[in-house]
Amino acid sequence: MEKLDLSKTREEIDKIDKEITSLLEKRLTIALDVAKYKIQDNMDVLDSDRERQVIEKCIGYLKNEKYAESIEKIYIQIMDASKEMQKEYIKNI
Ligand SMILES: O=C(O)C(=O)C[C@]1(C(=O)O)C=C[C@@H](O)C=C1
Repeated sequence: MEKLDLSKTREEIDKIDKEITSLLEKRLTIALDVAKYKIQDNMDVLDSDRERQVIEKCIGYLKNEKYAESIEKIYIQIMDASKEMQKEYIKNI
């Protein structure tokens, strides 16, 4: 097997992390907009059906099914953070 260059490989991870962070920042900003709708319409922060749909959709985007479990775990964390932020926002208005 060809020897991997660790620092080059980490540079690739760093670039991907930059993109992921920028997209997560956008996602969190939009989740705040969703919180505003939820206040208006007196809805719960948690929407379990929607969370299941998000996870299933994202698993469907995968080219390689072996990452399905990891994607599910990652999205559970992302949506937990999203809910925490929405609750904090609602608490402080
Ligand atoms: O779609 C919503 O209702 C949201 O508040 C967004 C979101 C998400 O982060 O994707 C967060 C909390 C809900 O439980 C479901 C999904």
